[in-house]
Amino acid sequence: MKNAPNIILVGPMGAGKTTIGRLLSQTLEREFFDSDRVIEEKAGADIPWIFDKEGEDGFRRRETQVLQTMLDDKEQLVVLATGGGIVMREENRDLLKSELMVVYLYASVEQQLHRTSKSNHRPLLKKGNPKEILTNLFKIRDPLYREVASLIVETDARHPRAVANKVLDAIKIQIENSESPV
Ligand SMILES: Nc1ncnc2c1ncn2[C@@H]1O[C@H](COP(=O)(O)OP(=O)(O)O)[C@@H](O)[C@H]1O
Ligand SMILES: O=C(O)C1=C[C@@H](OP(=O)(O)O)[C@@H](O)[C@H](O)C1
Ligand SMILES: [Mg+2]
Repeated sequence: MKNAPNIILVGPMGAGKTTIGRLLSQTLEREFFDSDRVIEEKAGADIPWIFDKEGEDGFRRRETQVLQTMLDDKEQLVVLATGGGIVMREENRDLLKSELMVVYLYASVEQQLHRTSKSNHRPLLKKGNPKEILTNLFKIRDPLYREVASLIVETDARHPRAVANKVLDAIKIQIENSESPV
């Protein structure tokens, strides 16, 4: 599927954006970027450090810069996993809405909680009760993910490979439709 567009994954923490993005990039033989990793590489510091020193605002500024730079580059088609808060800024949502394949990986709060409990590199979840935090963020962000998404894929009871296959099937259909004569 060399002609597949940029594939951009959005969704809450623990939806599997980083995991699924990597799988998609292997199948499509295309470079994989995770906006969180790009931010860390550019800053020379990890996300907890950035939140600590610059606050969430500083992190969001860096996130917007990375998104703009990645989507500006029309030479290279990519698989891009974003961070769960990418939809908070309107300018980011506008950028995402201009892309052909933005996939909302849906996960229930229960699954988000279970999957994020395996690591402790998410500073927002350290500010209080993770279940309450994830519930509140989900109320605000779920409509925003839906606003930018061209496809929604349920991940709760699906193995990562099955989630990736759902995305690949949808891309195939989109390419077939865009290439069929009118
Ligand atoms: N569909 C899935 N089913 C079960 N576990 C998953 C699934 N997708 C991701 N995971 C696991 O959940 C954790 C968080 O995944 P990650 O890709 O970092 O999510 P995100 O980038 O959306 O925050 C990882 O341990 C990963 O292995
Ligand atoms: O939801 C958020 O605001 C965040 C999600 C994280 O990425 P993941 O969604 O990949 O965990 C990371 O960008 C940062 O900790 C903030
Ligand atoms: Mg991630």
